[in-house]
Amino acid sequence: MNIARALTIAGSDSGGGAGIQADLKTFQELDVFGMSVITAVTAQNTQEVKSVHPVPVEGVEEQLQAIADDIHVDAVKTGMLYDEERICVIAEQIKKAGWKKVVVDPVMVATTGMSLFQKRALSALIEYMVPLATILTPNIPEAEVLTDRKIETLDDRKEAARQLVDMGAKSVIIKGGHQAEGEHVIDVFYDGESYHTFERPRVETTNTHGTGCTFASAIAANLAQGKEIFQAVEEGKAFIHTAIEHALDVGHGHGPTNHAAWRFQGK
Ligand SMILES: Nc1ncnc2c1ncn2[C@@H]1O[C@H](COP(=O)(O)OP(=O)(O)OP(=O)(O)O)[C@@H](O)[C@H]1O
Ligand SMILES: Cc1ncc(COP(=O)(O)O)c(N)n1
Repeated sequence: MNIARALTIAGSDSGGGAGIQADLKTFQELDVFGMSVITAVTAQNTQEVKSVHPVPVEGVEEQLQAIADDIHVDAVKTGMLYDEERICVIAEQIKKAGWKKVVVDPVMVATTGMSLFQKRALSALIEYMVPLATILTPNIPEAEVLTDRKIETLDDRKEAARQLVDMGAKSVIIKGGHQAEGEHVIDVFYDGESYHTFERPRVETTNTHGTGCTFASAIAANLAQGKEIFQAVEEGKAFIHTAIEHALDVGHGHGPTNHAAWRFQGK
């Protein structure tokens, strides 16, 4: 049996809600064969990130090479890349292997507050990863850091999206989970030609651990299956919204989204 294949390059979340664990669960739910390259191991739960242990750069390189040597990759999703050294090795391998469909989720800070990204790696992220992005998926604070501008209004978000496309991303979605107020969450998509806003009622929940990872992975899974970027985002948005609507009371802090909710929808 043939199956679409997606690769996540990200950090491990021992709590199971974000990072590699969220990505592989999402791939599986969307009938895509999932592979992983682990950049860092975090000791993490729904309340805090206790520690971060980066995987040695050679280890990251060897994981990438092992996959490239043997397995065709239809789409890649990147998450926590941690630092400049790892970013360079990863960007190089993506180019060398000719992996063309790349979802870049520029993970910087965990929902629970700890930094997952070394600030001095910002220029490497901009120089090496942004131009590889079929789609870049920052939340509002990440888009502010990447564009070095304050984002308050919807127009600010559109301007930032345009700036990120000018910086080399083929398309961008600036996610609205962190917007200050409003009954609706609004994500702004821009592909260099036109804007589209994805608007949904805000789900009243604190169980939002891993929303960004799950959304980006759903987009990657859809791209792996051959869908065009807009359809991949539209269906990814439906997947993450359902997962948040049915988010799980696991742990004592920010619980995870429900990756399986999509499967049970309407049943
Ligand atoms: N309370 C909510 N209700 C409905 N949708 C939400 C809610 N919070 C986040 N989302 C949606 O979830 C997706 C991820 O957005 P968010 O801004 O939370 O990303 P993120 O900050 O990168 O996520 P993470 O929590 O993994 O860091 C977006 O499509 C956003 O609109
Ligand atoms: C390994 C890893 N990758 C990404 C996130 C971001 O997810 P969130 O912002 O929901 O904590 C995380 N917490 N851990």
